Amino acid sequence: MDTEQMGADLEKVLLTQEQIWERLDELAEQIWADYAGKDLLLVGVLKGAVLVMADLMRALPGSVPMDWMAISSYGSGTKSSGVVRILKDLDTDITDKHVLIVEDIVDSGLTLSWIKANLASRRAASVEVCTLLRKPDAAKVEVDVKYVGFDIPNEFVVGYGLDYAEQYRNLRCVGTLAPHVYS
Ligand SMILES: O=P(O)(O)OC[C@H]1O[C@H](OP(=O)(O)OP(=O)(O)O)[C@H](O)[C@@H]1O
Ligand code: HPA
Ligand SMILES: [Mg+2]
Repeated sequence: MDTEQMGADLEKVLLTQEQIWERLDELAEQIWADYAGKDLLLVGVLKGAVLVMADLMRALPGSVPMDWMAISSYGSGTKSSGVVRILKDLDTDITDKHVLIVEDIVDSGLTLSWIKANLASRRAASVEVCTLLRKPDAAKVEVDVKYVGFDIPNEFVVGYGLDYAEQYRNLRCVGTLAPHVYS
């Protein structure tokens, strides 16, 4: 699928690359101030958070380590199964570390509530969350999220790391897909 086809499959653009970068710059500034003097570790959730991590960490005005977890809950569909499997665990011991989970989206909240509980049980000093997107109307469980880029409507979105059947992650914007894509 070429870039032109990806663009043609979009129904509407919710967020442009510029809007995303501008918001990540603001969040980075806030995060840097909040964690001043603390042992911060960024923990990305594969694969969707790859682009948020890359841009958020480059917006931070100093060095910060990162680690990754891979967790599967969606498979190739558009609805959460609620099933969480660890596909790749952290390389780092997070005891006494201030962990900031970096996510692309909080939808039902099931994935994040599971990850937060899992990381907190490892005796981290703190576990907070930064997500680019959140769907308030889709929440099945309440999860406390400290840093939110944008609250969006309860629609399936793709781009900027978010996939539909593993496609569209490399779209630079965030948008919804046209009906013909699903049929
Ligand atoms: O709030 P929830 O309803 O749990 O949904 C959010 C999660 O779903 C997506 O991951 P997915 O399982 O699709 O994996 P991916 O990042 O590899 O696409 C997304 O990246 C979040 O991790
Ligand atoms: O809206 C979404 N799009 C893509 N992946 C997702 N994972 C949870 N919600 C979404
Ligand atoms: Mg996915």
